[in-house]
Amino acid sequence: MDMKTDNTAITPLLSPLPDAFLEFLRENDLDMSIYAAVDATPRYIRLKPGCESQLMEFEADLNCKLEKVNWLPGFFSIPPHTQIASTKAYQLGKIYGIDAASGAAVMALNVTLGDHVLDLCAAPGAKLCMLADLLGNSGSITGVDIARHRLAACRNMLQKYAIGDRCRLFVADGTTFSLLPPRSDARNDNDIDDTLHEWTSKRTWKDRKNAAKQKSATSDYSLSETAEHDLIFYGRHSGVIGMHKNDLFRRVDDTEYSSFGFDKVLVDAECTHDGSIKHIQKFEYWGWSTFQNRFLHVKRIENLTSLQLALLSNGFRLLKVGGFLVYSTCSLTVSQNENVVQEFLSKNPSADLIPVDGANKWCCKNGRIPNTLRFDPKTSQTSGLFIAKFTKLAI
Ligand SMILES: C[S@@+](CC[C@H](N)C(=O)[O-])C[C@H]1O[C@@H](n2cnc3c(N)ncnc32)[C@H](O)[C@@H]1O
Repeated sequence: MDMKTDNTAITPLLSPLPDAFLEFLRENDLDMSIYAAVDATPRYIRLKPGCESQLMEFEADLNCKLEKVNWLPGFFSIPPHTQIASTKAYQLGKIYGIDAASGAAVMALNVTLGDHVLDLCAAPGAKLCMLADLLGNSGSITGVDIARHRLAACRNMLQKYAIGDRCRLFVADGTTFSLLPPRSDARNDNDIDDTLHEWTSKRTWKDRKNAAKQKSATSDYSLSETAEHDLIFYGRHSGVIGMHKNDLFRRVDDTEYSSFGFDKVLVDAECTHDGSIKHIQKFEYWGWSTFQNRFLHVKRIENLTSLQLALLSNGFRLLKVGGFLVYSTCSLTVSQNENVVQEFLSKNPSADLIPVDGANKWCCKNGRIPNTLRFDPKTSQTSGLFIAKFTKLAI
C-alpha cells in the first residue's frame, strides 16, 4: 500500500498558511519557512530487494526518472506529484511508497540478520515492511498497534509484498504490551489441541466461540491476557505455529526482558503529524476548527506527550541489554521530541542516548539535544521527522 495519500483531490496547502496552523507553529517555536519547500519536496520510493535490475521498467511505468538517494540504500526520489498506486510496479509489489526520513529511522536501528525486532506503533506499516526486507529469512518481527483497522491494513501489506513469513501482528496497547520475542527453543506441539496452527483469515468455530466468551467476560479492556494482545496475523516461520496459547501469552518478570527481550525496538509514536504536510493538508477537508481542537489544546497535548513517554518507556522495558531502541515522531515540536527524551532519560538510568551510525552523511540537522536528529522539508527535502536512538546498559 502507498504510505502517502494518493488523493488527487488534495490541493497544495493554502498560502499563506492557515491561522490555526500558524498559531501552532508559533506556540511551538517552529520556523514556518521550513514549509515553504513543501511543494518542491520529492516523493520517495523503495525497491523491493531483488528488483534493482528493473529500474528502467519502473521509470517507464511511473513515467519519470528515478533519482538514487545517495545516503539511503534502495531509495529513489520521484517528482512530488507522481502517482504510484496506479502503476504496475506498485500493484505487483515491486516498489513501496515511503519517505526517506522514515527510511532513516529504520536504518538508525542497525538491524542485523537474526534480530528479533519489535515495532510498537506499527500501522499502517511502511517501516515494518522495510524491517521485514532487512531481516529477510532470519529473526522475527513483532508489530503492535492499538488501531485494529490500521493494523489490518498492515497485514494486507505484508501479504501483498509476501514478507510476513517471520512476522506476528498484535492489536494491543503499546504502553502495556508485554510479550517476549519468539524463542527458538519453543515447544512445537502441532498436534496437540489448543496450540496455534497455520494462520488463516478464516476463524475456526472454536476461535469465534472463545472470542465471544472473552468479549462477554471482558468489560474492561485490560482484563484478559489474550484480549489484551490480540494476535491478528502470524507467518509460518514467526515462531508461533505449534506454540501453546498459554506460552505465547505468558507474562514474564521484568528482569527477563533484559536477557530475552527484543534486540531492536522501534517506537514510531503517535503525534500531531505536523512534520507531514500531507497530513496537515487533510485539515483543509476536515476543517481547521478540528485542527484547533486537536492541536491547540494544552490538555490534549499533555495527554499526547504522556502517551509518547509511556510508549517509549514500555518499548525500552522490552529491550534486551545492549539492544537498540529508536524513538521517532513526525512532529517537529520540542514537547513531543526532546522533552519526551529528556523526561525518559531522567527516569531510566539504564538508558543511554547514543549517536546514530552514519548520520553525519544524512541530509538532516541535529536536534536540540546532542545525538538527536531532525529531518524537515527545507533541510532534508523529506517529510519532517525526529529521531533519537538509545541503548540499554547493564546496571
Ligand atoms: C505515526 S503512526 C505509526 C506509523 C508506522 N510506524 C508506519 O511506519 O507506517 C502511529 C501509530 O501509533 C498507533 N498508536 C496510538 N496509540 C497507541 C498505543 N497506545 N499503542 C500502540 N499503538 C498506538 C496509531 O494507531 C498509529 O497507527
